[in-house]
Amino acid sequence: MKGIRKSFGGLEVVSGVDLHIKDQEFVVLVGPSGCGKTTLLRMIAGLESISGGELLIDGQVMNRVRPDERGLAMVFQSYALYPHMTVADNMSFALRLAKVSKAERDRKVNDAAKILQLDHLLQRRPAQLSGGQRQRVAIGRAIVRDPKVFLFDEPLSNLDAALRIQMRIELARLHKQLSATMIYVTHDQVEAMTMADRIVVVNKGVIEQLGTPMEIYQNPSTVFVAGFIGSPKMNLFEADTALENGQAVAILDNRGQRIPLPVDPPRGARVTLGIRPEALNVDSQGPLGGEITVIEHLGGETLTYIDIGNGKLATVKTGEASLGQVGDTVRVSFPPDRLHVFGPDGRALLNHRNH
Ligand SMILES: Nc1ncnc2c1ncn2[C@@H]1O[C@H](COP(=O)(O)OP(=O)(O)OP(=O)(O)O)[C@@H](O)[C@H]1O
Repeated sequence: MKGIRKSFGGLEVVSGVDLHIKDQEFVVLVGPSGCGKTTLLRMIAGLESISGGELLIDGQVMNRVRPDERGLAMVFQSYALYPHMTVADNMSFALRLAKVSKAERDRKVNDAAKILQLDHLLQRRPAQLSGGQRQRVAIGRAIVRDPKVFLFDEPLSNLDAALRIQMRIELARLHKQLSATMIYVTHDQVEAMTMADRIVVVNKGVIEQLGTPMEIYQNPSTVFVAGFIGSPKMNLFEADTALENGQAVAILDNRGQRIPLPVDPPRGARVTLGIRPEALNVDSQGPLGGEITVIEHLGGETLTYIDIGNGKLATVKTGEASLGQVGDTVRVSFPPDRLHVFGPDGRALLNHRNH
């Protein structure tokens, strides 16, 4: 995609997207509702016209090529299966339209059914299938067409939590097995983290950050990405800054606690500090402290919420054991390299001392 834009009437919803997706890559477009990710996918598919810029597949400009001539297959959130047809007929329908011989159709449907473990369901109709099985039929319909690229539009959002996890694993396995290029749209950052080779974080019609899941998790380039990727959410605290004895410090709003900064922000700048919940540890000398207000036991992990002043909560994530009891006062600290500092424009400030 080169400078891809999309306007509906006077409203621009995609504002200049540059993105190179490699052959056999699994790329996940993730972002909040209304950010433009579905519109981007639909422009790739040819279901939506492109207002500006160029879309190329294998070096060929595709802007005006018909959807069925782009060599893509799309799997929708709604599955879009034909209710009156059997699973086998649903899967072979596009091949029949393309005048593929019956023998070839049967071979492709059987191969796909084997991969998706649908062999024993080929004669059923969609109404006789579970949600997960229907989703697998929708994927099977894409597989039989041997597309250059698979496009997925929130394919798991109608499934219950357990089935979503199972399908996530199956899709990752399918990606390896088919060595296919896949572009996957979701608002669920866990799906993005677990399945993607690279994540594209979209916000307000532009790419906010692009990288491997761990790159994005460890080095979010903006406050938006920091808050969006990661569960539980990264702790974000606004603070004033000052120079004290030659050391830049952040002064938290609530109790004037001081936190030494690894970067020198512009003089007098207000910054946002970011610390992941798992980076906080109990430390009687720690810079953050207050009363424990809520403890959530999730089994293997525990979330402790500490009121650090003015009702601002710090979330701490630990293993099975909690930090204390509700009502206890605790202090916490964090390794200096786990502190993220974002400037007034929301962009990460670089660590000048290390560069
Ligand atoms: N046909 C249309 N006409 C006018 N505006 C549209 C149209 N389709 C989408 N939009 C607007 O474009 C913006 C982006 O929509 P899009 O569906 O791409 O968002 P999204 O990130 O996929 O959100 P969601 O996760 O809710 O589907 C939204 O503000 C939406 O209201």
